[in-house]
Amino acid sequence: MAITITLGPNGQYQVNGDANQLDPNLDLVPITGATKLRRMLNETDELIVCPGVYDGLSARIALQLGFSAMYMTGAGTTASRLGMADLGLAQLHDMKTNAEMIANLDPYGPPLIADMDTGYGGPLMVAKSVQQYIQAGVAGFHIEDQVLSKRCGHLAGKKVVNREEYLMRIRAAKSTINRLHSDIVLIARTDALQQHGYEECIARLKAARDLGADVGLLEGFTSKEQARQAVQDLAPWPLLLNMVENGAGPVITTFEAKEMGFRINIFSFASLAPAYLGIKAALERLKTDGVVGTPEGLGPRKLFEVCGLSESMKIDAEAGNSAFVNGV
Ligand SMILES: C[C@](O)(C(=O)O)[C@H](CC(=O)O)C(=O)O
Repeated sequence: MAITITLGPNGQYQVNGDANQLDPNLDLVPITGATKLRRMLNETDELIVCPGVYDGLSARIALQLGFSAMYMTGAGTTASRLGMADLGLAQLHDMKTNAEMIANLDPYGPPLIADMDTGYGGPLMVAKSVQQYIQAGVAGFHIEDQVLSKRCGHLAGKKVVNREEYLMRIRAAKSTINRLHSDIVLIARTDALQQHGYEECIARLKAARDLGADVGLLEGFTSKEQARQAVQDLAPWPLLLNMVENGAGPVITTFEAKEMGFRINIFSFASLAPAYLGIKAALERLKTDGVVGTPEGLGPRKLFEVCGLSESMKIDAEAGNSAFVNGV
């Protein structure tokens, strides 16, 4: 009998397409987020939509809503962990620990793409960063050509390193991936548009692609035409679109991004901006009315439920403990 092994839901293999016919003696190994993301890229033509998440709660909400992938924003990580602006202040440790926590809330759930900024140093630091992201369970990362004291890609006054230095970062990342036999998806990002123009961006991305980068990211498109052109100029190489509403470029919806031919669409500020608005409105109300005004039904239990309360109680009971037999 021919045996077909396909990827089933929850990242588990299915044999002959039917999870119920699995041989119970077969040792099933769930696949990593990296392999899952790579397969989504290589074996489908879907647009992989990744809401930007920056902490455990925002990631839990994305998981609850069933997104097929997530994006850990560096800007959001810097804002939430350091309380600082996206100006190159978050270091490898801040980024890796945040990514590791988020990627492991559901290790066989949606793959996590994480921001790796500049790689945090020279080739040795890039190698260390890539190794740590792999070990953290990150499925894909983007690495860029801004100078080390970088800034958000949607601010003015960006500076990039020369092409050779950028390619050194890509080479260091790629050889680490190869050395560790990892499926992690390498996304080459360029921020050269402001300083050097569109043609230089395409040249940098083509060179990164030729060194083995899996996906390209041209940061800060100034028009929809330019975004569409980039997809065409680099086809069939997959491109990622970073959609920052009220950022440097036009608003492009997921429907338009798909039609243009992008393969991954991250929304860096998808959680951070609403969190700011929601928290600010609530705290203003506390100041003026003496109460936060949380809507009925939104108590601790409801919020903890988003954060895996039932699952935790089940794990505890299965271990034979009775801490939650009477509920919480
Ligand atoms: C994608 C990005 O690197 C991020 O940290 O989310 C930022 C987003 C932002 O600050 O607007 C970037 O585009 O540089």
